[in-house]
Amino acid sequence: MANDLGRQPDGSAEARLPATLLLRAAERQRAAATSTLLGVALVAYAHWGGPGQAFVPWFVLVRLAALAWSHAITRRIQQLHAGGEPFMHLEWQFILAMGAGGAAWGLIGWMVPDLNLADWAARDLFSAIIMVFISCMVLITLSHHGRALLAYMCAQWSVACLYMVLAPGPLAKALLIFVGIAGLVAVLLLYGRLLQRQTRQGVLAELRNDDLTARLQQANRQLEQALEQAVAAANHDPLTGLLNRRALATQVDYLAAARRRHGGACSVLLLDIDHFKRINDSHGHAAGDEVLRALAATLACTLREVDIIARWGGEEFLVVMPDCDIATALVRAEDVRAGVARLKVAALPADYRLGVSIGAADWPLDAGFDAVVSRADTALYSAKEAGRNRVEQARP
Ligand SMILES: Nc1nc2c(ncn2[C@@H]2O[C@H](COP(=O)(O)OP(=O)(O)OP(=O)(O)O)[C@@H](O)[C@H]2O)c(=O)[nH]1
Repeated sequence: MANDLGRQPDGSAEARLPATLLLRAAERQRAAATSTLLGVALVAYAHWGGPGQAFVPWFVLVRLAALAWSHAITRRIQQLHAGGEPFMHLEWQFILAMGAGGAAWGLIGWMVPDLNLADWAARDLFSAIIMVFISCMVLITLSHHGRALLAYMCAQWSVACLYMVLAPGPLAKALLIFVGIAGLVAVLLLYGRLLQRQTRQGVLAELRNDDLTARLQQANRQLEQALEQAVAAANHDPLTGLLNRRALATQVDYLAAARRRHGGACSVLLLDIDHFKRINDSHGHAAGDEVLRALAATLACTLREVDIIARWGGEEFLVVMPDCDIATALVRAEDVRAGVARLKVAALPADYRLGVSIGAADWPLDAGFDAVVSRADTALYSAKEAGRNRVEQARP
């Protein structure tokens, strides 16, 4: 419920308050419709056969018409709210419908034609009590909307008193009743004002609370995003997007622990772009960067998802291949080498052929990671020595 109210167009709690109060008042009015029907039936039944019987059908008709009108407006308000559309233009119709409802209840007074209190029948007393009871109920159901409450009270008691003033009989007595009722209405309105002020403050606090919660949730989301970005930045090489050495070390630790438990083959590739310094020197640092990114992309699309690919240093890359024996690793390394040889880098001349030297080593279960990397490094050195752009297998 509270979150729905956030759909009001203007952001601040104060700006959303009038619409929220109208909506709450409309919701309560709709909920009270059943009791209205029951009240009308009881009053009509009580007066049927009494001196005001002729007026009963009019009372029922007018009261039901007012009920239908207020029902249509409250329903429309709720529909517009549910659709996220503004509904404040219906406020005056709501106030008038409430006034009409009050006036219709006031017609009870016209069914109590005998103003002689000594002769009051049980039904007259019942109706008088019903009218006071309804006023008290309306204090609660319309406590969100002061003007609608005022319209209701004034309409109900004015219509009820009108007959008494107009009725034949001593004016002084009618005025006495009128003053008595006016006093009662004044007390009810005073109490209603108090209730409305409290309700208003309560709803405003609720809206401010919603705002605060929404702001906190937003701040939380921003913090989460910032944390994700910070973690990503701490684990990845900003140029290529590959894992950095720190993140690689963490993943290798997990892998080593899993292999100690479940076993399985594993291989390591160490790659170094050939004559990279020359690319930088002849075509600029930006061209070198583009080559690094292109190599990273080639690695990512040639190797498997489970392979751990990291930027090891300047122009060196390291790949750890779980569940992969050295024979398969050599085939994959050759795929990478061939892929790099086919690469076209926009920053380099069209006929420029990139080369990459690769040292491949198996990782026995009883060997440490540093030792494997060292063997792959030696194999890489051999590949460079043997003329570059080739794959060399490390000695056991
Ligand atoms: N553009 C660019 N260059 C880098 C980056 N990191 C390191 N380098 C350069 O990479 C070059 C590495 O050169 P060398 O280690 O001499 O190796 P090489 O020229 O590739 O020669 P061989 O490995 O023997 O084929 C150096 O010039 C570094 O400045 C980077 O992030 N971007």
